[in-house]
Amino acid sequence: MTDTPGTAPAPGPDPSTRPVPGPVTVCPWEGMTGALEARLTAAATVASAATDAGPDARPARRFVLVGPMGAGKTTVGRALAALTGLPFVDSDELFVQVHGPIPAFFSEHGEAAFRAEEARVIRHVLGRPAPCVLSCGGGAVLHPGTRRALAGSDSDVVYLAVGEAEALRRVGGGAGRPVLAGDPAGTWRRILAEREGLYREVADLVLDTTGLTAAEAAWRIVGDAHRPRRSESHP
Ligand SMILES: Nc1ncnc2c1ncn2[C@@H]1O[C@H](COP(=O)(O)OP(=O)(O)OP(=O)(O)O)[C@@H](O)[C@H]1O
Ligand SMILES: O=C(O)C1=C[C@@H](O)[C@@H](O)[C@H](O)C1
Ligand SMILES: [Mg+2]
Repeated sequence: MTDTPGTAPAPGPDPSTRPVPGPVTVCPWEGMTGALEARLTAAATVASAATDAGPDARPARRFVLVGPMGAGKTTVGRALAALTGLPFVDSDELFVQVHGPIPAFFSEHGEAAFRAEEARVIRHVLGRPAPCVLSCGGGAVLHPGTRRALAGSDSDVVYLAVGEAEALRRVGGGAGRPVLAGDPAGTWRRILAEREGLYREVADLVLDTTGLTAAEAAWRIVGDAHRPRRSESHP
C-alpha cells in the first residue's frame, strides 16, 4: 500500500523489516494460459461435441476428489484420469506451479492466504464446462466459496476416506505438508475430526481407500458413476 499524498505515514516498525503480509493481491490463475487452459479447453470441446451428438449421448463427467492428507486424492485422481481418458488437474500441483513449494508459502504468507488462492484455482476449474478429474488439497473444503462451488457444479464429488494408521504410513512424517508439522499423528486425527463433516457434506460418494490400490479405487468410482448425483436427487 502507498501513502496518500499529504497524509502522514502511519507509525510502526521499519517497513523494510516487516514480514510480507498476505493475501496475495495478483490473481496468477487468470494469467495461466498454458497447459491448464489448453487441457480445459480441449475437454470443453469434447463435452460440447458429446452434447451435440443427440439426446442419447452421455456427456463426459467431471470427478472431484476431496479427503484428508494421505487418502490418495492425487494418486487415485491420476489413475481415474488414465481410466476415463479425462484430463487430470490437481489443485496443489497448480498451486506449486504458480507459487512454488507450499511449506515456503505457508511460512511467508500464512494459511489464510493459501486457502484463498486454493479456492480461487478450484473455482476457476469448476467454472469451466470441462469434464476432468480434479484432485483437491486436503483442506480445500474449509473454504465456504469452494463448498458453494462444489454444490453448484455438475460434478461427481468423491470423499476418499482412509484409516488413520494407513494415512500416516502413506504421508510418513508429513514432509511437504506444513499443517502436519510437529505432531503428524495427533494433528492428522484432529483435523480429520474438524473436517469430516465438511467432506461428507460436499460428497456424492464416500469411498474408503484403506486396503485398496489406487487402480481399484478408480474402478470403484467409475462403477458408481451411473448413480444419480446428489444435485439430481435433491434439486
Ligand atoms: N490406495 C493406495 N494404496 C497405497 N498407497 C497409496 C494409495 N494412494 C496413495 N498412496 C500413497 O500415499 C502417498 C500419499 O498419496 P497422495 O499424495 O495421493 O495423497 P493425497 O490425498 O493427495 O494427499 P494431500 O492431501 O497431501 O495432497 C503417496 O506416496 C502415494 O503413493
Ligand atoms: O490438509 C491440508 O490442510 C493440506 C493438504 C495438502 O493437500 C496441501 O493442500 C496443504 O499441504 C494443506
Ligand atoms: Mg494430493
